[in-house]
Amino acid sequence: MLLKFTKMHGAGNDFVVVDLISQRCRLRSRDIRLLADRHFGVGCDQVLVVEPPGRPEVDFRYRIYNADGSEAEQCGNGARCFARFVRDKQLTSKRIIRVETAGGIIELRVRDKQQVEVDMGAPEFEPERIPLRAATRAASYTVALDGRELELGALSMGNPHAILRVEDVAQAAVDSLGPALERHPDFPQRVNVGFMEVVSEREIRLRVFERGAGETLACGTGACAAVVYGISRGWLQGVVTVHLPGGKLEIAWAGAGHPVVMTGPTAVVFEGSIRI
Ligand SMILES: N[C@H](CCC[C@H](N)C(=O)O)C(=O)O
Repeated sequence: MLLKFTKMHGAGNDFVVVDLISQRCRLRSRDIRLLADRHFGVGCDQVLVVEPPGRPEVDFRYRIYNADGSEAEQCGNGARCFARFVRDKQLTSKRIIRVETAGGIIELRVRDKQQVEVDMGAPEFEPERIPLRAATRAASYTVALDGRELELGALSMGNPHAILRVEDVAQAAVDSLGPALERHPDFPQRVNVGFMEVVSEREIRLRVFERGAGETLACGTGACAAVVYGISRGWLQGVVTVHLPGGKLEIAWAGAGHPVVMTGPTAVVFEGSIRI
């Protein structure tokens, strides 16, 4: 069949967005990998699928697939693009949109045509909720890798994140440590790996090696996880500007039990269709 899609990005984290409300189609893992393939397909970090609501308290269901075909529980940059997509396609005229994902319900607030604010829900810290193989919850964990011990933060934003503090993101060993930690046995469902440089109490630089996609130009849940870890360690406070290679995000967190609120850009690149 010929599948219509919209190519979008949020701070350079790019997506193929597919409306499966107006198009009746079942996407198999190999279709996802084709859509995401930058040579044989369209090319993206994640494929976002718009589905009808499965419960009365939400407006849509939103499924997220990494380029390797694996399904993820949450995607922050994708959530903002999702909000813009469903309004652009007249699937809703709401400016406050509630969406069910595999990681829980999130609320999208369309600020103006480009900027969207997302209530990402509260972070989870219990090891079994991340998941992380650790005896008890801790402010940071030590993970053994290639004969070294690495200190890192670990938490869930619906999806799992590990965060390492580094002196300079430009010098960070993202290409080697990223894949090694992504698949480290301490993270039974793999993990997204953030490398955070603290610029000031309200500003960080961040690079993220994403589970199932590799290093991306931005990671919304990764930005949330890094700020939560930085605030928890006393390095950051309040609303934090996160500078990523593809752009910047504003992340706010008022502490334990409170939701993380992310604000950032959205962009439509092109519309297309592909035979699958
Ligand atoms: N790779 C992530 C999903 C995409 C998250 C990221 N693109 C974001 O903006 O949050 C995972 O497997 O949990």
